[in-house]
Amino acid sequence: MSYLEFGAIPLQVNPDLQEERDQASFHVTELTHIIDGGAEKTQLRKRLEKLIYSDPDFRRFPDVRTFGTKSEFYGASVLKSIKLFQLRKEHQWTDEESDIVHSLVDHGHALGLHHAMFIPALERLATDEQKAKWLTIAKQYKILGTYAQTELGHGTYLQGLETTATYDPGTQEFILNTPTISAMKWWPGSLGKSSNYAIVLATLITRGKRHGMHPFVVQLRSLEDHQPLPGIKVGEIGAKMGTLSTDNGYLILNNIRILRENMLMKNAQVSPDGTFTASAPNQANYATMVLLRVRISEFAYTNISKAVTIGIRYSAVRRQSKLDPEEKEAKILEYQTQQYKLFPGLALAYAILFSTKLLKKKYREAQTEIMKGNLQSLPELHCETSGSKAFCTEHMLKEVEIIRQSCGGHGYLAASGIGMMTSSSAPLVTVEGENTVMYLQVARYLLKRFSNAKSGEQIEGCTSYLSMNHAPYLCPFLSEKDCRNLSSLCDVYRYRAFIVISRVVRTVQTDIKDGLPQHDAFNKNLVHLVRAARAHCYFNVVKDFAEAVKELDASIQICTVLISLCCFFAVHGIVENSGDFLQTQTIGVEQLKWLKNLQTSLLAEIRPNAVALVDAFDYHDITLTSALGSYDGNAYERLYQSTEKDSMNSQEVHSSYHTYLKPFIQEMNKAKL
Ligand SMILES: Cc1cc2nc3c(=O)[nH]c(=O)nc-3n(C[C@H](O)[C@H](O)[C@H](O)COP(=O)(O)OP(=O)(O)OC[C@H]3O[C@@H](n4cnc5c(N)ncnc54)[C@H](O)[C@@H]3O)c2cc1C
Repeated sequence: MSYLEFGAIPLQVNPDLQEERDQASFHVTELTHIIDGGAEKTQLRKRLEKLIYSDPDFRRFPDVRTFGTKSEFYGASVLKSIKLFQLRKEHQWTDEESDIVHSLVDHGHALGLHHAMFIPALERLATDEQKAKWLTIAKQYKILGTYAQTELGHGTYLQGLETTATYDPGTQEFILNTPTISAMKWWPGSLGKSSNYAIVLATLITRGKRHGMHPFVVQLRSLEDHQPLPGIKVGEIGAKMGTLSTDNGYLILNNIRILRENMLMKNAQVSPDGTFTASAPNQANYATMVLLRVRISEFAYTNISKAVTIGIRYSAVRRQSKLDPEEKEAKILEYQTQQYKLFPGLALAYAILFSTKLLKKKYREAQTEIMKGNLQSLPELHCETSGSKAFCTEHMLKEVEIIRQSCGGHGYLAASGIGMMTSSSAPLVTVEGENTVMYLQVARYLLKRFSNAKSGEQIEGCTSYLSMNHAPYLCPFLSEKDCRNLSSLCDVYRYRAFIVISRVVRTVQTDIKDGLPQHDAFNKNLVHLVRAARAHCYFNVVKDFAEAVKELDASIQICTVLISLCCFFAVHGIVENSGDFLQTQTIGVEQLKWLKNLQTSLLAEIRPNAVALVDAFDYHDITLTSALGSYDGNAYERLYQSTEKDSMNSQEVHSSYHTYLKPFIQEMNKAKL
């Protein structure tokens, strides 16, 4: 074969990958339907996929991301956002259809915050009158907005935000101001170059009194020529590790005036004379952040499922070294250590999938009540979404990086798609609530519920186990076989969480009794509090996964493989955190030995279905954007072909040769030896 033919991509699937597909014990399509939520949802997704990818621009975007400059990628992202807006309008997409399309083409799009934050915030924080004014034009894309909360000086501590909105009853206007450098808005997506409006979060001051943080609609740029309006300085914050499609921005407001009606007044109002009234607790303003945390848990699923699709397909076609000296080189997927790198991510993807499906259902139910003004469910929802966001993104990021390493050197190439997955996954542990802070909020809720339970209250919801009358604990694993029982595995996780939480409660209480102020007692135990929150979240995800699998209305073959995967997820979690399980005496040394044996047996059990399990995620090759993980498994040809797209190869001799290398080489050749 001549070198000119190397780049030709074979028409057939790589036989090594086909072999994997032929040995699957279940029908992939059946599992895809379960993942999508039914056969009709799969059809809908496929229909939308066909529509989107029939457009050459949508087929081209992934390459611009991989090989273009930041500016080219941003430009393409703006075009992509506009095309999505136009298609939505033309096809009258429902929110669900729109969400599906966004998840398909989620290589970032510049105006993402308009949909992700600006519109949802108007829906949740505006009065009916304000919705008629702002929401209607926002949905028609007559204005393009973002959500500006974080400041240079404060992201986590919202009470620390320094931007002020001072009411002037004389003109019935608010004066918005950035009083210090640390008060400038810093980070909001779509702020730097794209948006002409923003919902700005600022401390409300009226009649000389501060009333906490409230949302204000502020026009940033002219609708004629996109120039910033007088008194507004706005720009891009600079190069980042990833997420290049989004223009994260800064914003300085120099005593700009906006109408009184521009304060979003669903939950709190300022009357023309400056009187402040609150019709709902200030937490109601956080409703949009709760929604985003659910979405971020879903992104965690998308990222880990894409990463593991790449990792497993590539491991089925990559051959390296010999297992049997008499045979040909082995697929790297044959190595137990490779399975140990990939299958935790595979199991995690399914765990997050089922857990977030349940979370979304709870969110929708709670949201209906919240919209009616009933905020009773908000603390529980806050705990569940914060915990889910922290758990899913923390574990996803860890596994994505392990999967990247599992692809060896090629995993480091942009064309592999996996390196970019790491950099786009990284901010998810920080945005919408930094994970440690999220875990600490869960811990605070746990402490409160623990003390409610102690005082005899019957606890409902995700912490109900805290009020269970725990009979003396007996480890349910009496033999290695028992370790496969999903109910027993859940019991072990539940009891571990209960013990870790009760111990940290006792320690905090003792410290307070010994004279430490409450905040010091807390700070002294922060690490243990995070550990308690993690144990609680782990239990919940294991429980959600196990319950979803048990209730599944599916063929015996699908149930069998998902039970193995769920069992592996739970067993792997115990082995990885064995110190905690041993210390809480939820398992003993003998049980740990059985669990470790079971863990490796499960690797072998999952192995024949590994490719089918990732095929079931059913990612289109353009969505996946990976030379290593494409459906046909022709990884080497696709890698070689990708070199053509690199601008360095657009000229045979680079201009730097003429500028630097040529004179240098000539100089060297002239020099006497
Ligand atoms: C890619 C990206 C996109 C973003 N998009 C937006 C956007 O669209 N709109 C927007 O408003 N913001 C946005 N942000 C900002 C983001 O919301 C904040 O970065 C995030 O809330 C964390 O806040 P911080 O950066 O102030 O971190 P910090 O709070 O400074 O955290 C730094 C460290 O301090 C620790 N820490 C802080 N407080 C506590 C505490 N109470 N107890 C214990 N430890 C603590 C944290 O655990 C962390 O380790 C974005 C950020 C990124 C990276």
